Amino acid sequence: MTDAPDLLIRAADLSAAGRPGRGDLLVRGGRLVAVGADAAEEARAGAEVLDADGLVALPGLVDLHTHLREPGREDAETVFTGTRAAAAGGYTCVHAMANTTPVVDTASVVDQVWELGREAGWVDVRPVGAVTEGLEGRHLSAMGAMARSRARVRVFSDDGRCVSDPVVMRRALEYVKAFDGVVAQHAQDPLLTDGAQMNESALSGELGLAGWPAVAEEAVIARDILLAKHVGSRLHICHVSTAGSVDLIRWGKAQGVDVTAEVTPHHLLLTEDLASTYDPIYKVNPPLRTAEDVEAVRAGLADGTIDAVATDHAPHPLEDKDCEWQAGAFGMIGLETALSVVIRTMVEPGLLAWADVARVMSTTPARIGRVEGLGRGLTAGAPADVALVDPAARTPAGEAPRWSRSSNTPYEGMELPGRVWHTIHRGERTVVEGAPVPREERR
Ligand SMILES: NC(=O)N[C@@H](CC(=O)O)C(=O)O
Ligand SMILES: [Zn+2]
Ligand SMILES: [Zn+2]
Repeated sequence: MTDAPDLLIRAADLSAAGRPGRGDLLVRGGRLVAVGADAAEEARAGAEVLDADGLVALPGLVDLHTHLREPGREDAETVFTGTRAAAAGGYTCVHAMANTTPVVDTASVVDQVWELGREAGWVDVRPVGAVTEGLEGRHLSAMGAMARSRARVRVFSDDGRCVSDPVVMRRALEYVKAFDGVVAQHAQDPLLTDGAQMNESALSGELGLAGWPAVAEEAVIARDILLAKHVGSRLHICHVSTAGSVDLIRWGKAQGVDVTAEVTPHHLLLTEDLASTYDPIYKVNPPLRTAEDVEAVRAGLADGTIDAVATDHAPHPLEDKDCEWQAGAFGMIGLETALSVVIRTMVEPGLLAWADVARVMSTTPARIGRVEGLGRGLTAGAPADVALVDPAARTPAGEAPRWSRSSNTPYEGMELPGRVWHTIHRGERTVVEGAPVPREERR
């Protein structure tokens, strides 16, 4: 690695690194060795030069919530295809959710997923460990063994299911303290959402679809904040979708509870109205909510109540989406479009600056996941994980994400701003001019 030529990224917008104006990034041996106006002077002879004029440099994006589907549903996604899509979206690290077949509830499945990620070579894959055996909500999984594995699991979640038994949740919160882990809760009371199909509202009544009330999410969040406070542990809330949830998390933080939260791109942009198409491409868990909820999650992300944007990339094969609403699977893909949706919903309206985007999509998720070595952003000495984005580019309506194995995107036909032009992972150019480059073809 160290005898590879330097990579000099020239004239990038470095505002996300806290430096106004343009400057250079020098990459050597998988690390950033210099950042700023005089970085070029340190480049060795023979350096490869990447002209980044007009591009914004962001630290490689870190996703806290990705469904890679392998093992078990390789027809929907594999570690290879999902992480390739991640690289195309500017990501250099993803947390792979545990709801696979088999479930990631032992160190050996953790190792398998981690190894597949290494072999694929697109991003760092950090397996999430299940909280309970088989995601069944009854007995705690071997969390300690997963934490001690090579993959050093720190995030534990039964995502797809809620840890609804308060005693089990309490024990999980107590257990993860031993290794500085965090329980990431899919907050959804199963009894209040039995058979639910969309947000509960006047519209769900009109459409004749069983409603999913906001209180089913909020009641679990309130309970878990109180439990986290009681046992003094770390709690993370997955895919926050309601105004009431944002209020509860704001309250929890004000009480000094160590609670963090994420919002998905789709909950920042889309509303329940899309259910009236009866097209299950818009069917997702938690459901798309109202315009007031969208406004509240945007405000929560802007004021720091919500800490991170996480994709909840949830690939499903065509047959699970090309059907009537009731029969459709919950979930939508999102790795390739996440940054564009954040630009559209947060940057363009002036709610977040580029430095904030770096915070909510890279450094803070890295810290929540306790990713070793990451979380420092674009600073000298940090791993050379970089995304270079053209904020002026528009993804033409009709151009769909291409690099996932599944195509269940809700954004087809929408023109979105911003384009990831280059991704660099540990100094390797994983995406060049918008196209992922397989490892064997990299220079
Ligand atoms: N978000 C979804 O609608 N679906 C996810 C599960 C989840 O995140 O709850 C999936 O695994 O498909
Ligand atoms: Zn979930
Ligand atoms: Zn999920």
